[in-house]
Amino acid sequence: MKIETIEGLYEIIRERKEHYEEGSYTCYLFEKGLDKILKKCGEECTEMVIAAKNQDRTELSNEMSDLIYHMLVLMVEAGLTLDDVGVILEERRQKTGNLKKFHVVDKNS
Ligand SMILES: N=c1c2ncn([C@@H]3O[C@H](COP(=O)(O)OP(=O)(O)OP(=O)(O)O)[C@@H](O)[C@H]3O)c2ncn1[C@@H]1O[C@H](COP(=O)(O)O)[C@@H](O)[C@H]1O
Repeated sequence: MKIETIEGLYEIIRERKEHYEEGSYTCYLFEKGLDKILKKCGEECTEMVIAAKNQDRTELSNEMSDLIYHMLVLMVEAGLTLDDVGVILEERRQKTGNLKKFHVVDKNS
């Protein structure tokens, strides 16, 4: 996935938040509000999990795309920029060997 694809989609979504566009699904989500956006994020996440469980690569790619789109809508609704998340990912990229920080390793498992 190219970063420009994400940036371009985020930009379109941000524009939809500022300017109403007839027939726009994104505008429909913003009009419905936060609860609707969160519901869609939950739905798409669940559909992604089911697609992965069913080992359906095409469906998994589709559901991941749906989830990414709805996450970007949530980011715009919440006032987050791509950089807000990017900075955290970049900080984490500098750190390797994170296993012990987050998990107590059970030698029996
Ligand atoms: N990437 C997406 C995208 N991914 C998923 N979806 C929509 O998300 C919905 C998910 O399908 P569902 O069956 O779960 O939902 P639904 O029954 O259609 O609608 P709900 O009433 O459940 O919300 C579909 O209507 C898809 O069209 C998207 N809608 C828009 N975009 C992009 O957003 C940009 C702006 O689109 P508009 O706002 O429509 O102009 C465009 O460049 C599009 O590429």
